[in-house]
Amino acid sequence: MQHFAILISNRVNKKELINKILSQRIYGQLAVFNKSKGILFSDIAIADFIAKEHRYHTIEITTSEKRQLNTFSSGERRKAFLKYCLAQKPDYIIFDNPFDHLDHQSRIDLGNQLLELSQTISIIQLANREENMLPFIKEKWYLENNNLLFSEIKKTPRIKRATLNSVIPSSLLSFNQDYKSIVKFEGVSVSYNEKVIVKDITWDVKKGEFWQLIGPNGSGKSTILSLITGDNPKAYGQNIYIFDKKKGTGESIWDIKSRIGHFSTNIAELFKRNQTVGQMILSGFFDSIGLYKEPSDLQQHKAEQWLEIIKMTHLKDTYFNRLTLGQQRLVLIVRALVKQPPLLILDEPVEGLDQENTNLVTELINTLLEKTEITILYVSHTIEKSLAPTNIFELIPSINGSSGELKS
Ligand SMILES: Nc1ncnc2c1ncn2[C@@H]1O[C@H](COP(=O)(O)OP(=O)(O)OP(=O)(O)O)[C@@H](O)[C@H]1O
Repeated sequence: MQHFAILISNRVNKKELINKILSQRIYGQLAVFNKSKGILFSDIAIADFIAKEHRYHTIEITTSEKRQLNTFSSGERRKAFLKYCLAQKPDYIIFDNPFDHLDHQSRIDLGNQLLELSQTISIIQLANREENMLPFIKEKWYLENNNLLFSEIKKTPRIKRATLNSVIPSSLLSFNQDYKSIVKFEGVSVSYNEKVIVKDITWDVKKGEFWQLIGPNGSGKSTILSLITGDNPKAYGQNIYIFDKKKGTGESIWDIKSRIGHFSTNIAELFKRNQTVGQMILSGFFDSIGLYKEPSDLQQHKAEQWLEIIKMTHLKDTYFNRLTLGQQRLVLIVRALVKQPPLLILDEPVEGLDQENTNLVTELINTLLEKTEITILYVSHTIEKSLAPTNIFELIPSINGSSGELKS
């Protein structure tokens, strides 16, 4: 069995690379797969299944619970999708960042499962971070750009330290910053189909705090976030206060959204229209995914300043859909930031990013915390060394639903 692990920078058009491999048109070291049947395990493949299920109202991937894939947590989706991939009996599987979205134990389990699998199926692993490369794969390559020239990894490729291109632009909008609490939950519970997901959650987030929300796959992190962002009707009738206002007491969902910047990897899935990078960033001022209103000159200027910060000025007029996945994520993070909201929610912001862009994002977060009064909720199974959340809220699953605890 031949296996390859490829460390890949966000500059590489991964979609094209994957298409070339799967359509048996790849050259170089991977040409050995040109006569074999392969399958892709990745966020993109999962998103395609979700889109198909949505379009045709079907269930494409059957699990013991007969429901559509988008109702599963990101970790659960990955586990269900891997079963589906194996059932296709391919000669090889391309694992694109297989450990993304998985909690600590699931990462260990998947590592063991892949080791066992490597006895019978060839594995091509694409990894954005060197520490995620599968240790049992001996052939390790590095791909820096689209020329498809793989170089052997002899020593760790040098990653540039992130330095922001310029200072954080001043905010265009002024928000009333005198909130007693940014988010307050008192005894909040959520169930789906009689299954309790989170139980009796009490949580108080104050202005300027930097919280990390943790918990294993399926423990209810995204559910909690959806209660805050207004995307979950189960918030009503509960003691949830956002910017000191109780949910369901007359505020419009748009009023809340205007004060929240939200990044989640699912947002790109919702974006269908062909719009440019510049338009995508500007849409952050209007809380829409994609631009449907005429931006002011000042807003355009701010968007340009932000593009400069992420070193993407040259891509302003490029279609968003043409960007690499890593570049798309960076643009969506900036879309969440552009209006400099009092509350910024970052749901797994560095998943799929290479080390260089991860450094850029952590540098951005630290600068925002230092220079502004922003409150940040950061969801991730791991925390970057360069980030220092002031508080951690942990969801601890049990059969009665997850409870929430402050972790010191
Ligand atoms: N619409 C729904 N119908 C039924 N169950 C749902 C629905 N939405 C979420 N769930 C279930 O609620 C649980 C919590 O999901 P959630 O996405 O909040 O978890 P999470 O902590 O964010 O997980 P992950 O780390 O994997 O992203 C999961 O078991 C999920 O399957």
